[in-house]
Amino acid sequence: MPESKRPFRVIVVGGGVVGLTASHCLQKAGIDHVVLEKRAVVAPPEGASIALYPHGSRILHQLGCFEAVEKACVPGRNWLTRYPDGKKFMDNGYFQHLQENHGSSLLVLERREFLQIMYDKLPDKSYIKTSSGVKSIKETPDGVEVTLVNGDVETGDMVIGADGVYSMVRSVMWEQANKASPGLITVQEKTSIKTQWKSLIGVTPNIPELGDRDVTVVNGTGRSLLALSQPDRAYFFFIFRVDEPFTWPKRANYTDQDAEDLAQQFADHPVSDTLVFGELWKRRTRGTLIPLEEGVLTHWHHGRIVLAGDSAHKVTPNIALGGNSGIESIAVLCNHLQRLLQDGGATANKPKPTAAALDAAFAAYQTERLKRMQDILAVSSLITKVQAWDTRWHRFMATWLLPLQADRTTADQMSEIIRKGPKLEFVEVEGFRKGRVPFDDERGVGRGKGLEGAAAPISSLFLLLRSLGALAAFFVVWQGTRLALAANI
Ligand SMILES: Cc1cc2nc3c(=O)[nH]c(=O)nc-3n(C[C@H](O)[C@H](O)[C@H](O)COP(=O)(O)OP(=O)(O)OC[C@H]3O[C@@H](n4cnc5c(N)ncnc54)[C@H](O)[C@@H]3O)c2cc1C
Repeated sequence: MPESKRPFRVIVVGGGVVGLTASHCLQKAGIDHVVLEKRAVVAPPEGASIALYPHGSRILHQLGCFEAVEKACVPGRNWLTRYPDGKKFMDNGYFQHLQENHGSSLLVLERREFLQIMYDKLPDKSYIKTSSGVKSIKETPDGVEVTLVNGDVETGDMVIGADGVYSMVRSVMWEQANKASPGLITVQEKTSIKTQWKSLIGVTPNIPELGDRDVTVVNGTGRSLLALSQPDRAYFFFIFRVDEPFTWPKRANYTDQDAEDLAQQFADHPVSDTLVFGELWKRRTRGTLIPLEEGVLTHWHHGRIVLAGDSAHKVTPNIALGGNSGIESIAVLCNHLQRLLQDGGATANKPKPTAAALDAAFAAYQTERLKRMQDILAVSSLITKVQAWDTRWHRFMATWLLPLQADRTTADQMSEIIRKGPKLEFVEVEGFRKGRVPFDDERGVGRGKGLEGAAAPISSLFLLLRSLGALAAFFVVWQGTRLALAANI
């Protein structure tokens, strides 16, 4: 097709969580695209679980995928927190409270199964090209040329980098940005993707001690262990501080032997009062050691390239917000693209948006997302540290402040994040569950806000103040009771 007659076309690099969600959104928006995935299959047998919160689920509902995701798992029940010796010290109704707040709770399913559902539910699968690793990207005066490892060339009008935390699209973008505006992408930004943690992750057949739908979090000094059970299997994440933190472009390539050695070293680490980690590891059907990177970039776009998902914002997995955030980001980006192209710009007959209009849409997307992702990074990072008793202060928070919170407080704090989640603005949302906490857009609150707002966000200071309040109330009641007893009232 001659260049001028080609409709506006998006090239998505990466067919993971964000790439597949991108195809759903772009198909709904009627925008031509191709998703280029380097692997031979979209759902390889890798990773462990993915947990979806109601704000991610709401977008999946808009895309027609929520029902299948919900069917693939059973709702969670207990959230148990244990000391390093396996003794339980907290048990809260997190799942139940989330359910009450939002009408749906946290859904835990195998990551591979989630990716397969996202693929199976695509209205048109011909947009997805597997075995299509991208080698290079060139911006031309009126578009982009993307060259694959196999020599094929894809042309389009823009590139979405949905190629994960070690994104090659981002490297190309940085190079082009610094060429066009020397000094724009600084060393500080490039090295803001840090690795401070690593994790043994895996899947085992169900182990009765872990329940059939529960989350177990074992605290430790410099480590934490998370196990998520379902009736037929359990997923585990044994998270450790790395000896020497490092930043991009260094990348840890752990071997099977590294995983085995670490697992053996901590084989006797309790998971409950009757189970040790070695028993999980021995029964695993899959297990590996991976680095856990974290960081949020300050530049998410340049020229005709824009980033979404782990390529722009990466968080630790302790509160399961990484994938949910990627789904949010791609939904917001597609909202801006749909708005830009709605007057016929997506068709071959109308003039395409100018580079400046595209740049403005990308900038609006970044503005809408940046603060929220910085806040989510801070919360994820804090919880990772609290669960691993990273310092005495984190240990105090884990063992004194959090247990003093009311049973539903943790869920209510998470609801502060959930209610600010975006939706696709050009797709019907009717029929999604509702709970006692409406989404901000249902209350007419504007887009682009961070976690600050009417209710309290999660932070060290907030936890301290709330817990000091609880201590003060306890002291007043205790003194009152003592005085009343003394006075024989
Ligand atoms: C242990 C662990 C547990 C997690 N648990 C949760 C959870 O419970 N809930 C949650 O919300 N999030 C969770 N996350 C985070 C979540 O998995 C990620 O945030 C999410 O997968 C990011 O999606 P993405 O599409 O941006 O990147 P990825 O899923 O990494 O996908 C990138 C894709 O790009 C492809 N690719 C890379 N380079 C190229 C190239 N040059 N050409 C073509 N294709 C390329 C890759 O093959 C891959 O398929 C977890 C993460 C980890 C590590």
